[in-house]
Amino acid sequence: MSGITTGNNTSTVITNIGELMTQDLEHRVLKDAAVVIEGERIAWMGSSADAPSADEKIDAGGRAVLPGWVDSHSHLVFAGDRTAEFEARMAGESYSAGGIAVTTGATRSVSDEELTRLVRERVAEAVSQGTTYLESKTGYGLDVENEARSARIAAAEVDEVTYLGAHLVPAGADAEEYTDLVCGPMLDAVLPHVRWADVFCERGAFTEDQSRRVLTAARNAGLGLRVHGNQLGEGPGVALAVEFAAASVDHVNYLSDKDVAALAETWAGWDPATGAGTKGTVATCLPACDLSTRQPLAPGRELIDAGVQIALAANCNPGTSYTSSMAFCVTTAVLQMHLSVHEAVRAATYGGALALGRESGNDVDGERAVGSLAVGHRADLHMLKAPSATHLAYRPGIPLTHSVWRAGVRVV
Ligand SMILES: N=CN[C@@H](CCC(=O)O)C(=O)O
Ligand SMILES: [Zn+2]
Repeated sequence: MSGITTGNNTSTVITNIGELMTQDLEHRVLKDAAVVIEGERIAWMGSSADAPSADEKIDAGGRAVLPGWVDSHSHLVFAGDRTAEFEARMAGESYSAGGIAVTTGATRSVSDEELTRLVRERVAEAVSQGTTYLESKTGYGLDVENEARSARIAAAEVDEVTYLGAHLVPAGADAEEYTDLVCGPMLDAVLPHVRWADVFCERGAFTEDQSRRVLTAARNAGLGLRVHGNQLGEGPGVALAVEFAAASVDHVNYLSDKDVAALAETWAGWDPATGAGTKGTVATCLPACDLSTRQPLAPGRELIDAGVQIALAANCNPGTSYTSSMAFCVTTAVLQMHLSVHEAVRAATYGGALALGRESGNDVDGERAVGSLAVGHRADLHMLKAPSATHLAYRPGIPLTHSVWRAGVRVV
């Protein structure tokens, strides 16, 4: 993320933490706790009474501390907004993929500098609410030049970039020819900037066959895979994500019993107590989007009960979910999706890290684990203006972020 320096060498001890929700593999919730940050990593965690000294000492005053949010699904590279479409929807219109074209027009019309400024502003908004690790997709360029530009700008501003040339077939284009472009020259142009590829597999967007072509080309290019699936109705998105061993399938509003079973099966060889074994496909639920599009909330409770690992993400974009508030998603997941506070916070931290392959310290770039608090993990901390994480649901709508550390640096 821009404007944040990582890797200082000083140490900080935060004492008198009322509740430290670690979201580590043991699901520890420590009372009267302390954390020591050294450089960009967590160096020590334990009882406040036993805390070692450090260069800087901060008294949390009994407040709760949790991992920074890991927002694994957003579309931040855009210009303009879609207020009129939102108003029409609130008056009874249904959401359809076609609105993406409006944002594509607005996005193409602004300069690189303006687009960068807009993305930076959105990243800052997310960080100010406790987000410390952020993914963004492309997908409002939809030609080679503008998709490459979106990928380049995103790569400079966020932690993870996903290529979403397969977001909508642009007006006037032939769907098969456009899919060829997405799988060929457009993919080549974005490749230096992205780690993931995604496809909007939905009626009005890309068919099963077209989606399969996109996923195959992206996999052959060495990208990790994600799928927008089952947002507007039952369809092939989840099955495709499972077939391609995608890291995540996102939206998942309309699931058949077969879809839930197939997702659960992907996790059968993974041990949640140790994180060992073969990871499956995370189901990423986007409750702010579900409310804004008046879709049924994704069945997060059912998925967890079936053994599926889920993530919660804000899906910030101008069409379906114009918010970067992970706290709002957690609140909704508890109040409306029947997750416990611990489960909802886990899905918005550890779950997002799982969906992005950043839950382990042994990742390809050698970065430290994000989304959970343990010695050696990246010091991404979110202190609340509250004594426990329960207040996120108990006090809906109240801005509860007190302070935020990202990679050991205090950013809020
Ligand atoms: N569903 C597809 N893509 C976005 C919305 C895009 C738009 O309408 O601008 C989403 O994740 O909700
Ligand atoms: Zn999306």
